[in-house]
Amino acid sequence: MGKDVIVACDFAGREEVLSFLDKFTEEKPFVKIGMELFYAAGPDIVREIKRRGHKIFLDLKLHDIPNTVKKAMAVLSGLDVDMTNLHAAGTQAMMEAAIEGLTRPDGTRPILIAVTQLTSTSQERMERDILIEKPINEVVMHYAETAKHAGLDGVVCSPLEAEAVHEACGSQFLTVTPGVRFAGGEVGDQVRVMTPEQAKKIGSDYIVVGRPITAAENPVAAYRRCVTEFVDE
Ligand SMILES: O=C(O)c1cc(=O)[nH]c(=O)n1[C@@H]1O[C@H](COP(=O)(O)O)[C@@H](O)[C@H]1O
Repeated sequence: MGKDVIVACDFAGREEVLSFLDKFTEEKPFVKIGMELFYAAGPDIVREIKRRGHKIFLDLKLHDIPNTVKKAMAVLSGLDVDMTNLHAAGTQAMMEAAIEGLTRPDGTRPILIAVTQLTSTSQERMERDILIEKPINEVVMHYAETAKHAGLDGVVCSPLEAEAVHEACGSQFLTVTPGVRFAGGEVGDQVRVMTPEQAKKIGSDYIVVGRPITAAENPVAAYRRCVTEFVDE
């Protein structure tokens, strides 16, 4: 695992996502299934996309009391996804419970990563709306260290923070980075952004790219541009 482009398939339902994936005749992108698609199409869409040969990041961002998260993770572990996530803000105890729930009887489990501060959050909003007054980098780093202590495999963060996370938590600790835009592209609701090329330079392990690919006139070409900028030597 590592150094791949994950396509955020934020679609309204089964038909939409499958017709999008049908465009990829030569490659099998790593697919992220998020809340919109999962709530619309349920666990069957996970199984169906997996059967088509894609790796899957199931992005449901769990955040609840430890027992609830543990039980929910036990259900998700049966879906055979490659990666899933939760909010680090749920605390170390919640993250430890999540690992317990996610681990199958044979000891295997999907990669588990923790969302730190969402890439749509600015310093100003964090201070005003959630009363966290530390510098955002410090907050991300603290969440990353807590996730590491809990035994998680990495974090979701902005590419802007990936280098510091690796310095603090080690190069094996994964940085999965959304908030990726082509140079000059529409930023939309993202705040902490970088290009695929910059994300590669600072050492992100995976970039998560949604609208720059899904809303592109030619999604396959946009995906290949991401791979060229981020993965290829
Ligand atoms: O966990 C995530 O994947 C995630 C965390 C985060 O901090 N920011 C973030 O944008 N995401 C997800 O990454 C994707 C980014 O999509 P685009 O903004 O369209 O490229 C969306 O599916 C978000 O739900």
